[in-house]
Amino acid sequence: MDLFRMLGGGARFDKKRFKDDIEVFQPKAASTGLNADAEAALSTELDFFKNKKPAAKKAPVAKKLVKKAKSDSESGSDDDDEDDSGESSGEDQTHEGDDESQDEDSDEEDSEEDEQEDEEESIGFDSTEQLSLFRSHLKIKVYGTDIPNPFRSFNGLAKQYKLEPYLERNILASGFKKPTPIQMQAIPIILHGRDVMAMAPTGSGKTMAFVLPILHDLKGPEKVGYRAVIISPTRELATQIFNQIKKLSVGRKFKICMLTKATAATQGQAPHLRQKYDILISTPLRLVHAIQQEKMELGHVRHLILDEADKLLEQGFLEQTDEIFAACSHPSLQKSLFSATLPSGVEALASTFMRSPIRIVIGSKNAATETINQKLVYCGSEEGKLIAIRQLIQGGLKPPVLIFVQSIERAKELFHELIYDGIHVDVIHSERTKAQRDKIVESFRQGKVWVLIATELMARGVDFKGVNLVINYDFPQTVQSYIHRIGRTGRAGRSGEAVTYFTNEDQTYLKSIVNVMRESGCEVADWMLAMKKPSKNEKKNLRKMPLGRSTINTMSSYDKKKIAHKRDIIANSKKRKASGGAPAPANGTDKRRKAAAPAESS
Ligand SMILES: Nc1ncnc2c1ncn2[C@@H]1O[C@H](COP(=O)(O)OP(=O)(O)OP(=O)(O)O)[C@@H](O)[C@H]1O
Repeated sequence: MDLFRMLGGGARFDKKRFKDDIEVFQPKAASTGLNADAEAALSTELDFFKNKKPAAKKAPVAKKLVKKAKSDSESGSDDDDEDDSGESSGEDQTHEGDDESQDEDSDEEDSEEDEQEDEEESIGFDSTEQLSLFRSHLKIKVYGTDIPNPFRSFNGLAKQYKLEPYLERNILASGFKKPTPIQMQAIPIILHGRDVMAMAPTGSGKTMAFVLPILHDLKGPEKVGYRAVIISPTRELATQIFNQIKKLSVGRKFKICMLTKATAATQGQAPHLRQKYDILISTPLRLVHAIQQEKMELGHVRHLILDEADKLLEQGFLEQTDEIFAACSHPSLQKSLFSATLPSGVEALASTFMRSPIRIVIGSKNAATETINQKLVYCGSEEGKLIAIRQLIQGGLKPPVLIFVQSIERAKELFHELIYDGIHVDVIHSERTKAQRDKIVESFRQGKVWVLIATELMARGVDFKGVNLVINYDFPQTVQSYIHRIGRTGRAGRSGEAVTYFTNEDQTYLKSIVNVMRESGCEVADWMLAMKKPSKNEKKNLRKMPLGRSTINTMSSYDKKKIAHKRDIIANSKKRKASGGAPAPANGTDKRRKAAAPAESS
């Protein structure tokens, strides 16, 4: 079974099946950390997916919080931690202080419905002021010249751009009622043939923001060769995008190629015998190999999309990305970059190869999704982290839960610790086979696995819908990693929680995360805000190499020796039996044997 088809289905906890277990682990109280008013206010404010059921009339205090949340966030800096230098903006369309309309909205539930229906039908804006207010209300910031207007509803989009009817049908079938802000703004820009650099929170629907306009623009299958290429940093993400394109293109016989070893081999034939595809999805390395072996002809490509663009423009991927750009030689090649994080250095680099691009920022730049309640927990030392996680489990966990650690080794260690704690836990990392990974993810989705320990492999793009809690057991190496990791919860307008453990050693880097939390509207203690920022060098070093940490292990050396001794006795006795009763020669394996942790289950 395909791992990311399963992921696409989201993770749902099987409450019926595990109802007895739930009682043990049911949280004592809802633990978002925000008070109820604040939570209601914030989630309504950010509920652009309209998943939230209409609430009873808001208490005045909630209204105030809505205003405060808005003004806090709008007055906040647009820059990330690494972005103090400021940024050049051709044309900032954002206006502040348009809260009046929102207050009126919350008064009359019925009139809100009517307004929405009217809005669904309407195309365009009566005035630039109305347009600015619209963007400001949805926290859409745009920079550049001749920027196409956003659309307000899928209906409006269909009318204005004469959307292919099959696309309308597929949007409807997907159950998407309203476009998200990034979709509202990015789709028209791509449809107008402009280059775009788009930054929008995790789980805010960026994939459809580039898939929909490409499909519309390609119109139908043609036998000329690749016309759109989408690059993603991991095979897993590429597969997820492939599945989303398949879903959205039902009714048109587009030839879509997910570049794998097998599909690359079929492209090895003489050019005139090769299967002609319309859309190609690939990881950089695989595509570069195919280009170098002359299996790929990318001269007809009109759309080149980099998903998780900042990752693809980082050292390690940059050379490959560059080679792909060079191979896409069509003079009207249109380039689109998408990510939840685009550090200013990456943006500067990107603008050197883009043609008068339009920049979109949804919310604050390099901030986390606002529906995630973020917490920092001081644990002192590595032992303290283990104690903290055990307390969290005993205090009540609401599965599914994702735990991130910094290495494969540590993922295995933590797994060996938690497996005895009576929770359904598993571990996923790149050393596990594809079949094992498929099985684990399927179990996570079905609620058989409550807690999944993961490495950075699962940090970007993966669309688990129902994850309630993300725990950064190991402090992330970069702000970007933090934003993407915690972005596995709180997707598509849902609320979620993220807890980050830190020790004395991590404190140097704390301020970067504190800034993200503040930018995303979370409460942060004053002493944290007053902390020193890590220096450029410190950040650079951490990015290159994670902090050295002691082994995750609570077993005393006495217990370890006792278990090792027992094993030796058993092993010797087996050998004795096998050799017909003669005493087994003494062996020295006990010295070589690692701590007596059980072997990792598959
Ligand atoms: N208009 C919409 N209404 C409701 N749900 C939507 C809409 N558009 C996309 N979604 C859903 O939202 C979820 C998140 O979308 P997607 O994976 O594209 O997010 P993303 O912004 O790319 O996140 P990340 O930065 O983590 O990669 C998906 O399950 C998708 O089906």
